[in-house]
Amino acid sequence: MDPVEEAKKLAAFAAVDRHVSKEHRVIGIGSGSTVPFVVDRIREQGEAVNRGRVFVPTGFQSQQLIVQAGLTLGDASQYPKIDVTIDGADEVDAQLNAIKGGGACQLREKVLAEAADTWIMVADYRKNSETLGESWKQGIPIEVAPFAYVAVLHRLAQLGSPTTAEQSTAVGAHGQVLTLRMGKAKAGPVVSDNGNFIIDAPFPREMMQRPAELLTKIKLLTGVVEVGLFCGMAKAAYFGNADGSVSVRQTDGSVQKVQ
Ligand SMILES: O=C[C@H](O)[C@H](O)[C@H](O)COP(=O)(O)O
Repeated sequence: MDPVEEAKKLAAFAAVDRHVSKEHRVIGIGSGSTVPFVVDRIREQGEAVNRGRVFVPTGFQSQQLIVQAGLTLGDASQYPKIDVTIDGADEVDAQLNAIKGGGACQLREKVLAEAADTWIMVADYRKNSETLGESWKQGIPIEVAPFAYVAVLHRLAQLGSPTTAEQSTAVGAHGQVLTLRMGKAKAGPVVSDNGNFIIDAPFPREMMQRPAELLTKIKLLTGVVEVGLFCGMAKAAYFGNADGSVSVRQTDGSVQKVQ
């Protein structure tokens, strides 16, 4: 197996083994490339354990994973309280703040993170940073109501006062280029599972060092539906390493190596 894939698998398996117990009945399944390994490990807990469980997805991808694994699908509207949610991340900082939404799932992901008694992130070593924005350069994914996207681009640029603003991009005072995320095998913008657009907005390092403050400012912009900054939510983050170990980062900043 490719070393990065192996690292994702190690992180996912370690997180499931430590946080998904037999007693858990309602389980949130996140999005991204590490999450299939989460579902594999949960499936390995056996049919008898999984028969009595319901799995709530954060989007189309995880819904498919749940169905394909033969697990019981639930909806966030039926299960406002979740025992544990395990999710991927685009980047995690030393305080367990995270950038999420590289796959445009941040709205449902945040709903499931807030609903969960325990919210855990899993990723490979490339996502483990000191400060957000160190490795994830494309910016903070921001879900916006389609009719408001140009206004939001302007407002985001103004969070550092703009020099120019066009229809699908804007340049902020710090020179950062904010863009409307475009489809790859589709003409036009990416449309989220909720029918909204995504803006990717990079911010300078000094602002990324205070992610909770930045989150509040962005969230208050009219037209913003959800921001791909998850601050102070995770109980732990599991990172698979290239050497076959797993680093577990806790809320107090401590890091433990397992395996
Ligand atoms: O919107 C997508 C989610 O936030 C994912 O958890 C995140 O983008 C990580 O995805 P991947 O593991 O594919 O890099």
